[in-house]
Amino acid sequence: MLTVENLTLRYGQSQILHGVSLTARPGEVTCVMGNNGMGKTSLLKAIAGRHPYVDGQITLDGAALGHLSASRAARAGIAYVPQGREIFPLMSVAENLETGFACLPKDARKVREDVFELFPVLAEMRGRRGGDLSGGQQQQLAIARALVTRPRVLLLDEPTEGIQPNIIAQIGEVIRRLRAEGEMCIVLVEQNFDFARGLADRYLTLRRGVVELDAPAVDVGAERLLEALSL
Ligand SMILES: Nc1ncnc2c1ncn2[C@@H]1O[C@H](COP(=O)(O)OP(=O)(O)OP(=O)(O)O)[C@@H](O)[C@H]1O
Repeated sequence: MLTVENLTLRYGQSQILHGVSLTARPGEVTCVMGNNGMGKTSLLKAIAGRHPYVDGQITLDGAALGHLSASRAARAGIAYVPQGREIFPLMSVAENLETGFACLPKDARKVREDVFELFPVLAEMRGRRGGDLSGGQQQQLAIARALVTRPRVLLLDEPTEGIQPNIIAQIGEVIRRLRAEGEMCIVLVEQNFDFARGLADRYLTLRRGVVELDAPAVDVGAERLLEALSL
């Protein structure tokens, strides 16, 4: 289980997160929602070791992680799929996937076939350049790259942004399959209301860096969620 307690984060003088706490359990999708600029990406970056936090604690399966660098967070089992995908356009699909396991020891560096089972299109396009893929395929590549280490925590930042509906459906199916395996804590930042509602086991909403709502999805109707997301 991933827990974040009382996290405070700043960019220079601006305080962005004000004591944010979150719990993400294995086999569940914890959906982080909020309008633009409320601090969702900053929260994921802090968990992934991409931006330092000032105060608070991040714990994975009871062990405090401390202030980790991005590579140490990856080694600890935290995988991050950034908003905007950040795949390498001039590298092949296979090479892009290989960048995902740079944090692992040499003998563990192999892309397992189950990644291609989740994303058959990537198997077909293994030798193609990342930049030749459609936006939706690049998003699938970014998720697959995060999965090559078999992480314990998967952080997804707006995976449906700018993606066509049939690929959104495929990404939803992959998240459901990963959840059904019951081992991964999935934290999904999402502004696509229907996609989030179809997947969330738990909601955490942010308003200007403060938690507005933190509850199991079964206890949160659409109206309550919309109210928590209103400006
Ligand atoms: N590198 C940075 N330097 C300074 N301010 C930043 C930086 N990154 C983000 N911010 C500011 O921090 C606040 C929270 O941004 P963040 O990206 O975490 O929000 P978000 O909820 O993910 O928004 P969005 O949905 O637009 O991605 C915003 O006011 C943003 O302008």
